[in-house]
Amino acid sequence: MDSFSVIRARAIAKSFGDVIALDRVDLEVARGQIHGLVGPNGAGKTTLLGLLLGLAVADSGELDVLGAPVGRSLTAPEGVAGFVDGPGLYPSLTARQNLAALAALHGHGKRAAAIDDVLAEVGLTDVADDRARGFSLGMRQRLGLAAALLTKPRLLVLDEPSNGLDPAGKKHVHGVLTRLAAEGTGVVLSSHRMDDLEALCSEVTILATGRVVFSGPLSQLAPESRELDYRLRTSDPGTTRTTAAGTRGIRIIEGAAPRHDADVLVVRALVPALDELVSGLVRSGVALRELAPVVSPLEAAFLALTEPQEADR
Ligand SMILES: Nc1ncnc2c1ncn2[C@@H]1O[C@H](COP(=O)(O)OP(=O)(O)OP(=O)(O)O)[C@@H](O)[C@H]1O
Repeated sequence: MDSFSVIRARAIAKSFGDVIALDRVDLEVARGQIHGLVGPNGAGKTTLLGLLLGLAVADSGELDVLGAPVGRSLTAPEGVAGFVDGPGLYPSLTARQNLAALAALHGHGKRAAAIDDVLAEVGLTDVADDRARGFSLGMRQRLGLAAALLTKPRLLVLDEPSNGLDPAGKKHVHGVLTRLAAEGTGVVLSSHRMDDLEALCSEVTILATGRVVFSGPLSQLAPESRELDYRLRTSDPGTTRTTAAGTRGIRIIEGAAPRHDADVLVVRALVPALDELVSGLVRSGVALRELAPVVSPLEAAFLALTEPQEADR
């Protein structure tokens, strides 16, 4: 195992009765990497994260976490923290009491200052003495993250940590994850939010019906390698349409532009054809006011790689 890997999974399989949740899944996550898991509902993300946390064991395959093989006992490997299906909290205790209780439960007798620090880091200082019962989903997610931080994990595993977060909460959580990664902690998180994954992750694994359909750096999903749909707004929609129709490699996608916005044209193209179109527009004296992908490269790859598999079901 690469000494910089915090997770090395080879051919991991897991079934629930007739349902194959994971089908020979490989996953490699380096120290200091934030790795995103993405896939349609039921793709196997939570199942995989659960194996990393010791909540279940694989039927077959090899799984090394933090350099040691994961055995068949249902315990989180030392140095691993996180949660799936929301953090386990005591509703009748305050945020601060929850952290003290969880720290004691895990054998981490913690100073009050450490608890104050993690509460501040996730932005819950103001509600530290409120009962968790009244917490929103986003506040519970942040408290769960604070609990994980107390254990100073070398691998953090989070199932949809952005669920329910408002913009301030998201900023706190992104800040915490970025800091941990910079200090060498490996982070694996699942999300349905492509913008979050693009903001945070250097690598992603796309799962569809239990299989890995892509794993690698986000840069490999860059528009250079696949056609994307682009919104194009210019000073002269008529000339733009004619120029686009006459540019090789450009396909106009009819009906894709917002109905209320007649100035927008949606075209499908690879980057070189798009460059050609823009040069042609400039030569014709047409001003470019907006040019952006309709969906991000990650979302486009997600749709392209997972939709056929979904249809096969
Ligand atoms: N405890 C279980 N018992 C039976 N089937 C299960 C169990 N856990 C997961 N499954 C099934 O395994 C498959 C993968 O589920 P999983 O929860 O891992 O997907 P997911 O990618 O996390 O989905 P979502 O995005 O909806 O959270 C699904 O078909 C699910 O119904």
